[in-house]
Amino acid sequence: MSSSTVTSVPSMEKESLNPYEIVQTQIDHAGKLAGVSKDVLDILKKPKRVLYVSFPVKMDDGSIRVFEGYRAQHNDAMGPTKGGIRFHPDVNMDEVKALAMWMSFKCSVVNLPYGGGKGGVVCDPHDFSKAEVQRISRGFMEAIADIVGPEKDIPAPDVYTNAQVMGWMMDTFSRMKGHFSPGVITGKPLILGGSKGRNEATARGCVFTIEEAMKTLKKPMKGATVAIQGFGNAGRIMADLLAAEGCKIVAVSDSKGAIYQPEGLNLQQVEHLKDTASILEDPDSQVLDHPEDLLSLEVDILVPAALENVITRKNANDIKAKIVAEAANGPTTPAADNILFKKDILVLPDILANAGGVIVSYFEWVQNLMNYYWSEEEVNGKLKDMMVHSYQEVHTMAEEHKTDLRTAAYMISIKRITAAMEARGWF
Ligand SMILES: NC(=O)C1=CN([C@@H]2O[C@H](COP(=O)(O)OP(=O)(O)OC[C@H]3O[C@@H](n4cnc5c(N)ncnc54)[C@H](O)[C@@H]3O)[C@@H](O)[C@H]2O)C=CC1
Ligand SMILES: O=C(O)CCC(=O)C(=O)O
Repeated sequence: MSSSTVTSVPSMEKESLNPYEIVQTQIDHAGKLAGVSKDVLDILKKPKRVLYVSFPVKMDDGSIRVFEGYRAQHNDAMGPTKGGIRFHPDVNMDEVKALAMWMSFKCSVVNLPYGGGKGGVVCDPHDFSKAEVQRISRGFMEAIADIVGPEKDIPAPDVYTNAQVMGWMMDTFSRMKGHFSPGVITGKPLILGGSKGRNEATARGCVFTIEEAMKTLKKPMKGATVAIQGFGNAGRIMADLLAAEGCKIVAVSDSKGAIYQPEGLNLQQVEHLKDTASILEDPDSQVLDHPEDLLSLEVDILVPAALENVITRKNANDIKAKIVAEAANGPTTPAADNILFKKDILVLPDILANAGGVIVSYFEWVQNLMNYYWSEEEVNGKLKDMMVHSYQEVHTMAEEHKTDLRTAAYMISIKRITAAMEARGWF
């Protein structure tokens, strides 16, 4: 993966921050290297279906508010579509389309029998009571119920949704169908057919890829310094798991700001503050004046674990980490990818690095269909096997083509989806 022969994703002339355009650039670049024809790439560059919905929700004060949302299904050549549901004020159709497309390539690169889907509701759940969030969750599921189902499209948690939201959605779908249907959604509470290990799976999978990458770079995990942007399901659990491996977590951030302690954060204290007040009140660390400065700290491992487009042409040159592990979807633009590749910074691409979540979602779905449940050891063991194997396949492809890991991951996944489409007679 030396940068001497540069075959990483080409930067667009004017940097686009539209995730839909970004994923199309990624497909073109890797598809061409993989020898896939333009006609076939054109199939992959558009989602098969996007459903726009609006639905009324009664608020606690008796007023009615209309919410808007989307469910995109990209490509179902390999199996039913799969991917999370996000509740966020910035949700929009192009973002949901891109997230669905990234899901297809993610499922394919780790060899799951799924295509990609993604959904979102334009809202900030922090603005609402628990009862209102429950009604929004049920309203959205009711609105998309026709196009989802255990054999069609299986949602899961994403930004600002969680197991409880999945539980409400599963209940709504089951009531509509007249029978208990746990396989319609994953990331559910354990009592409703959730899988052991799903809550930690995205973080755990990402840590497995970091361990493999550190072996590649011949660097020890013990003592490695880490900065994490985003302190939710992915970022917070990664902090714990990496600390358990002996890494030193020196900075974390959330939507309110970033904190830094070069000697290592007191994670227990920071987590307590996250749950009760704000991480910015941590007495033992410094609040960064500009939270985005977390990205350019002198650390071994940088983990973007929040939203898209945080490493761009503007700040890529400032990144000092040796490894960027993309727990988030789409944190790095193609222009930034190019810069990081030239700087010999190893980027563990989202479609590989954060695939642990959907892998254990797949295990959850399989357990739901069998109605037979596995131990946490079994789940984590199978997750590790799949993550390590996928990392090695991607790494080998990157070495063979002297390219970056993202391009290599896309090459593998595009070839697989193309083979499935061909076998089905789509072209
Ligand atoms: N939950 C899952 O299973 C998976 C999540 N992902 C991706 O991981 C990323 C994070 O998702 P989750 O952890 O599930 O969401 P979450 O809702 O649990 O946590 C999101 C975190 O990001 C923080 N955040 C929001 N805006 C921020 C900003 N501007 N700067 C810094 N932090 C900010 C929030 O405060 C929160 O701590 C997303 O890109 C998501 O698509 C990827 C694969 C699976
Ligand atoms: O668990 C899943 O099905 C999908 C999780 C997700 O949305 C993602 O990997 O981005």
